[in-house]
Amino acid sequence: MQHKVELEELTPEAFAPYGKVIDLPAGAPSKSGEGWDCWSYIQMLEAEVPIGFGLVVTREREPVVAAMERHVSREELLLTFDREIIQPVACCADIDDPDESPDPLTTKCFRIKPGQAIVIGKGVWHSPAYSAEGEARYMFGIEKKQDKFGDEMIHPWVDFKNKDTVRFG
Ligand SMILES: NC(=O)N[C@@H](O)C(=O)O
Repeated sequence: MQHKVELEELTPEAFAPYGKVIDLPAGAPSKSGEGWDCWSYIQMLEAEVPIGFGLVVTREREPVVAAMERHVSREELLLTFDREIIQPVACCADIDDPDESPDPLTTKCFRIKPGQAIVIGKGVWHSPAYSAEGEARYMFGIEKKQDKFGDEMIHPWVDFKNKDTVRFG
């Protein structure tokens, strides 16, 4: 079965079941200088070992998600460099269940604009991000350590329950 979901604007409230949002705060900066304002700390990433960074080039393709991965022991920072991307995510039902599959009924697809970032929560299912248009380059950062259920494997993808798919847009 194919499920259809609308694209979601990235807000802390809408993204809360999946993680944290990094965006320019509405409040006053914590420090400023000639021509610059700084807000810190606006968000936190849990880490016990060094963070590894990855880059993904993602191209326009059919907006259909069939499988996702998750990292049950690590949060993941993710931000786009140049273009808007779309990040599909699904809730983690049981972080201790090695046989869990992503649930299409909890899947949402968020628009992430240049200047925004997300911290994907531990265990939260996610696919590679899609580009909103053309080709986009995005970066992720995650602790460089083995995960509890071996998501360092070359093929960490787990199909949705019943081999369902999710179409967004
Ligand atoms: N987010 C993404 O595209 N990839 C990472 O989650 C990864 O672990 O490769």
